[in-house]
Amino acid sequence: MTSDLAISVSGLRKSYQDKAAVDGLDLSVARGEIFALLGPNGAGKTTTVEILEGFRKRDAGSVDVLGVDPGHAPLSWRTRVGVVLQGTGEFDELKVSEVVRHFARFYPDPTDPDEVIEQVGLAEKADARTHTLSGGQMRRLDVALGIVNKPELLFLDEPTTGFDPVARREFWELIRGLRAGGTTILLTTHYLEEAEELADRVGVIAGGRMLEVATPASLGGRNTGRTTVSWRASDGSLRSEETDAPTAVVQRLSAEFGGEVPELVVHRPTLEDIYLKMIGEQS
Ligand SMILES: Nc1ncnc2c1ncn2[C@@H]1O[C@H](COP(=O)(O)OP(=O)(O)OP(=O)(O)O)[C@@H](O)[C@H]1O
Repeated sequence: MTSDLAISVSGLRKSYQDKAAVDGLDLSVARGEIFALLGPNGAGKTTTVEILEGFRKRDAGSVDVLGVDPGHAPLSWRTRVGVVLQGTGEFDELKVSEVVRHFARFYPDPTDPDEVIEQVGLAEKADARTHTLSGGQMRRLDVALGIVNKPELLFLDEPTTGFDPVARREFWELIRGLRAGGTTILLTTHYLEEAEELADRVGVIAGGRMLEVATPASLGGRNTGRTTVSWRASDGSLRSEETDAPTAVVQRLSAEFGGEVPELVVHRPTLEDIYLKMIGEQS
C-alpha cells in the first residue's frame, strides 16, 4: 500500500445477473485531492463508489481505501470515512441540531455539532425542524452528517443535484474548505462545471470502464485542442475559423476591421464539449 494514495483500485469487476456494471476498472486517488467521477447514467459510478464505501461486494479486483480493504473493514475504518449519499432520508420532527448531535454520538472523536452546523452554513436553521428545510438546506444537513466524524476521506454522490446557482457556489466553497483542511474527496457529478470548479482530476467512466483520467484542463487533449474564432463579416454573414493560434487570427481581423471586430467570439473547447465527444465515441 502506498501511503500517499487514499484510494487504489485495480481490475475492479461487478456484475448483476451476468451483466457487467463495472468491467475491469482502475482508479487511484491521492490523499488531499478532489477527484470527480464523470460518466453517463448507468456507467457504473455508484456501483464503484458503493464498493469503495464497503456497502457493496465486488466480484473481482483489488481495492484499497485508506490502507484497508473495504470488503473486510473493521469498525475503526468506518470512523475515518464520510459518506454523503443521494439524499440521506427523513428525520421527521427532529431539529437540525438534534439530528447532528445524534449522529455525532456514533463516533469516538466527532467535531462539535454546533461547529459542523456552522461549517455547512446551517447556523440560522439549527433549531428548525428538518422537514421545514429547503432541498439545498437538506443537502447541507446530509453533508454535516457526512463530516461530523472528521473523515479523512469523504464520498459525495451527486451532491448538488437540485441546487440553485447561488447555493451550488456556496456548496463548492464548503467543499474547497474541506480540502484545505486536508480531507480527500471523491465525488460523482453530472455537472461538468462542478467538476471543472472543484476537481483536481476527473475520471470518465463508460460501460464500467475508465476511459481517461486527467485534470479538467487537459482531459481529451483539451489544452491542445483547436479554438474557434467567429465574427460577423462586412457582408453581414457569420464567419468562423478553427485555429491553433487564435491571437493571431484576432489580430488579423482587428487590422481588417480597423479596430473592433463585430460579434467576436473566441471559443475554446469546454469540459462539456470534450466529455460529450468522448462519450459519443463510445456509443
Ligand atoms: N442492485 C442492482 N441490481 C441490478 N442491476 C443494477 C443494480 N445496481 C446497478 N445496476 C445496474 O448496473 C449498471 C451501473 O449502475 P450504476 O448505478 O453504478 O450507474 P451510475 O453510473 O451510478 O449511473 P447514474 O449516473 O444514473 O447514477 C446499470 O446498468 C444499472 O442498471
